[in-house]
Amino acid sequence: MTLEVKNLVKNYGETTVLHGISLTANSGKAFGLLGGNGAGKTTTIRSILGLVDYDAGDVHWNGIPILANRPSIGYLPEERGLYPKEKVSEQLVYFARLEGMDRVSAIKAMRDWLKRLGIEEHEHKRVEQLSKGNQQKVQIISSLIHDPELVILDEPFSGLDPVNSEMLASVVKEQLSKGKTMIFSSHQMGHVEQFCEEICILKKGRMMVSGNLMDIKKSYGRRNLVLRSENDLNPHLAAFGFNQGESQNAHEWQLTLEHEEQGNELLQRLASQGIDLLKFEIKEPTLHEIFIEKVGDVS
Ligand SMILES: Nc1ncnc2c1ncn2[C@@H]1O[C@H](COP(=O)(O)OP(=O)(O)OP(=O)(O)O)[C@@H](O)[C@H]1O
Repeated sequence: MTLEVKNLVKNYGETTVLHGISLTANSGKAFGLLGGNGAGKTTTIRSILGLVDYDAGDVHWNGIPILANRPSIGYLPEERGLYPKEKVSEQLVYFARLEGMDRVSAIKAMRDWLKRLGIEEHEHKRVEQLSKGNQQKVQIISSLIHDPELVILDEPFSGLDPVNSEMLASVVKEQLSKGKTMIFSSHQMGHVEQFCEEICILKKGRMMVSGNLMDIKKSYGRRNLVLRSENDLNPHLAAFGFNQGESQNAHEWQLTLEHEEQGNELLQRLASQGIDLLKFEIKEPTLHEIFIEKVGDVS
């Protein structure tokens, strides 16, 4: 079960909004499609779904053009699409039936999902009577109820509190363990790091970074140093060439190293001066830091 997007180009009039986007998403894996506002994530997703006519490139499912070999798809769009006046139950069964489920299976799946997400008491309410977070859960159910092979989730965590985010995280992991192929678009890097082995960061329709997340991080080197000490490290750090403005608070300092060895040199120097350290940790950059470096701060 592989989704392969090759050199996708999309123009709106004179403006090119996708400049050759390529990605491969495999069964049981989530592919993280990242980028700031207007980067081209939704246009890429809509091209995969066949909702946008792209100007060049290919979208293949298991090696065959996706329009000729269409998998069942579960799509959670960024702009949510529920009917506010309709009952939760009617709407979910309707979506499931559209995807080819028979009525009995659709009702069973709808009840199982409502229970799974802890909103079974809302089955007979109109969507507009639900809180925003619970509406979001109904929308998530509508994209998964028919057990699709390809799952495309655009900002699935928006509007969910921490408890419900955890619940959705377990649903996402369960979907992946069932072998689903998943495209996951989000601004929330923590979630992307939790689920996605492969990522691509877009900026103005161009791929700034793409590949295996761990390889990408390794390529940046382990350059974040965190120190904790009850001593005042500022004079020692300044003597070593770090400016004092980098201290975080009275007892913890976060520094950016020029190279990994610089951390060990600093450690030896502090030890030779009798400075006790409560913490010395050299870390790879977070995805958030890589994102900011490539795209700029969008939070
Ligand atoms: N129908 C359209 N006509 C003209 N330009 C469009 C159209 N749809 C999208 N665009 C442009 O394409 C570019 C990419 O938009 P897209 O919605 O794919 O970005 P995005 O990464 O999903 O952004 P966001 O995170 O804000 O949703 C933007 O410059 C946008 O203005």
